[in-house]
Amino acid sequence: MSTDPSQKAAGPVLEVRDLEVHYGPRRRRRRALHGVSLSVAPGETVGIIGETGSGKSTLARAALGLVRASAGSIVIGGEDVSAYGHRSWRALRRRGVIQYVFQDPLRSLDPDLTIEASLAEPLLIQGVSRQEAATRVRAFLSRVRLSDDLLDRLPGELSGGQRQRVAVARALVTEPRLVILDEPVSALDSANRVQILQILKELRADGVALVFISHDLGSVAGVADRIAVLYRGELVEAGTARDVISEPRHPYTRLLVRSAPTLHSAPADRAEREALRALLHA
Ligand SMILES: Nc1ncnc2c1ncn2[C@@H]1O[C@H](COP(=O)(O)OP(=O)(O)OP(=O)(O)O)[C@@H](O)[C@H]1O
Repeated sequence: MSTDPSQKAAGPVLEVRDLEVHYGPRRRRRRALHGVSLSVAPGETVGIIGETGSGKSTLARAALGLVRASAGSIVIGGEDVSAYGHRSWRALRRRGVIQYVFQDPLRSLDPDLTIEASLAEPLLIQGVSRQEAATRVRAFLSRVRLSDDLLDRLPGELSGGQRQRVAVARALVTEPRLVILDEPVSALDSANRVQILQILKELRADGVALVFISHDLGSVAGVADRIAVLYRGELVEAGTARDVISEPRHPYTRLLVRSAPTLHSAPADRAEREALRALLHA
């Protein structure tokens, strides 16, 4: 049986079961995630929304092997990676099966590598020839609407929006099965935000699965097939994007929907928002 998760096509590309994550030393141990279960099908875009501190980044980091689960399981491409050590996770990430985009593109890009080297690196690691890598890099650059002129620049010489587009191109250039995007548009101005969201929609057509994490329901709503809502470390609601937005069940989801002006033609009713807030903090 193959032990390479990239070789297993059938079934969910990501399956998280009863995930628990704690931070801190034993006496001051704090629970960041509790009983989180989530499944992402090939080619599906799942939005994870929640307020600050709800555990969104922790879930992303756990799925990338950057924090250790205290309980539960993580299965990527049919392979249980929960017991993977540091090296196996690193190898999995380097093989490009799972990729990531963080809020700050400087975290995803090496500041000392030119844009061309940064984009080619994951391909060269996979054994792609230099010539083929150069062709693919240029093709992806145009898909994220950047010009070849940027190829010999360093990340520090680009605008924030250009950097984030490079980070998106780098995550997708190896044609991974799963990309985790943690607040990919939160640091951008509205014009860049709209462009990146449009680019993500277009890239979905390639069949890659996306986990799109955001505190902003408005950003996720137009891209996600399904939406899961994290509240205080627990998944309190999950469903199709349409159902979660049109018929939110949990009070916190209702508050999010009411507070997202882009989802409504009229401003949400302030009294109702206040009532929901009071209910959540009771
Ligand atoms: N390295 C860490 N050490 C200790 N506690 C942490 C660490 N990282 C996160 N936490 C705590 O875990 C909880 C969840 O944090 P997390 O960063 O996952 O939330 P988030 O929903 O991504 O928030 P934000 O939107 O502000 O990034 C918070 O209470 C946070 O203080």
